[in-house]
Amino acid sequence: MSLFQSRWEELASIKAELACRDWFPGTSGNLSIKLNDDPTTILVTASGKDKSKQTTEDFILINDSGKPITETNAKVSAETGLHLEVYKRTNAGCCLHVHTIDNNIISELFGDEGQVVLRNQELIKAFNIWEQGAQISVPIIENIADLQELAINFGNAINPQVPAVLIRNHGITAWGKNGFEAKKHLEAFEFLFSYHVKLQMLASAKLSYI
Ligand SMILES: CSCCC(=O)C(=O)COP(=O)(O)O
Ligand SMILES: [Zn+2]
Repeated sequence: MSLFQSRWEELASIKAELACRDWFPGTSGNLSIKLNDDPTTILVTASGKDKSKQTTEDFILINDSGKPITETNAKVSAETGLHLEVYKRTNAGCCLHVHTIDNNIISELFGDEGQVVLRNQELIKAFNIWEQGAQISVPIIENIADLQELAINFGNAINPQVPAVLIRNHGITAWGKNGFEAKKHLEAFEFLFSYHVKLQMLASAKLSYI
């Protein structure tokens, strides 16, 4: 099996698993995986497609400027620039962007602070942080319509020690050195967001009940 075929199947498998969680509402979300460095080649999801479906045109092979390397009628993800910033600034090999209700709520709850600090949770070990009292701070940037400006702001917010950036009322982009690690990180962030949202809801329900 060629590297192209193997990376295609790896990304298709991750996409199918994330789709099972209904993490691609309304054609939202985009995924990418790196094939080579020097020159950089990346598979990225085609724009505007229903990512819960599996087709032979789901991904496009691009260079490090985001331009297709092979003939295609499909358009590259509108948010390819975010993925390119991750590959430029980190050692990521795979990058996953999803819009979930939990990540959108967290981004709004903490958006004014510009970050959300996650602590006191065993799952923080998914980021290879094992010390007592471990915590991880996820940057949050404002969502803007100009995607080139969004990519610049996104790139400037990247902390190589933290494999994600939240875009307020939009979604999360998480990454890892390979598909396995990127998916592990994304799942851990979404678990921590969901935990926090539910805890806040229960705490305020309890208060109003007393
Ligand atoms: C309806 S979602 C709006 C675009 C977006 O935020 C997204 O994640 C999907 O864009 P793409 O071009 O990758 O389909
Ligand atoms: Zn998006």
